[in-house]
Amino acid sequence: MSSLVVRHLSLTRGTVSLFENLDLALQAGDALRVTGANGSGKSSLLRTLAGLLTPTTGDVRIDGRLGWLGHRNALSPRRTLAQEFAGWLGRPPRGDAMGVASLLSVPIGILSQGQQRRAALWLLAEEDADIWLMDEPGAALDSEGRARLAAMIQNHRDHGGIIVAATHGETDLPDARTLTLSRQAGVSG
Ligand SMILES: Nc1ncnc2c1ncn2[C@@H]1O[C@H](COP(=O)(O)OP(=O)(O)OP(=O)(O)O)[C@@H](O)[C@H]1O
Repeated sequence: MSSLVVRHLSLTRGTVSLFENLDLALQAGDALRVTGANGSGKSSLLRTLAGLLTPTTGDVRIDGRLGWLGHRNALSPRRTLAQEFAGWLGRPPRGDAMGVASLLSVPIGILSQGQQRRAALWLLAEEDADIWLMDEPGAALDSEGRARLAAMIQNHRDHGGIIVAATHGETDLPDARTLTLSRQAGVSG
């Protein structure tokens, strides 16, 4: 069973305290929506959970494998999606979670922003990760893409996965808890 537990987590960047003494406990199937204004610290929190930033206080305990979807897609523009799958997973995709299987042989650099976002989400769906840390997962997606994203997230949760998604509200996360960052963070729901 995967879990993500955060205790007394604080982060200061530069001279600004983004969050202080944050406590969280997410178990299999849970989802957390992280909201807040531009610059409030959503990406910084995700990066701290991923171990990419060192917190000022507190700790993050992860049981399970992390999957990361950053603000940027981290796909190589000169490679095709098929090459990207071979490079990251060592195998072709098994499904078509985001509806872009017809684009496997196209160089990623000539795909549209929405197609690239779909491709990055598809790679995440195909990875064997338990805890998805997602920064603006719905960015650049059309309504069909957002519906696919919602189904992908629900499927992950139904199989015991955990979701932490920074979002301005465009991502459908039913029954998720909400953490609103305002430099004085608190969890509701
Ligand atoms: N390397 C850094 N050093 C100091 N401050 C930083 C650094 N990187 C980011 N910040 C600051 O941390 C704050 C939070 O940034 P962050 O990217 O986490 O916000 P966000 O809530 O994800 O914003 P957005 O909604 O615009 O994506 C911002 O004020 C930003 O300028």
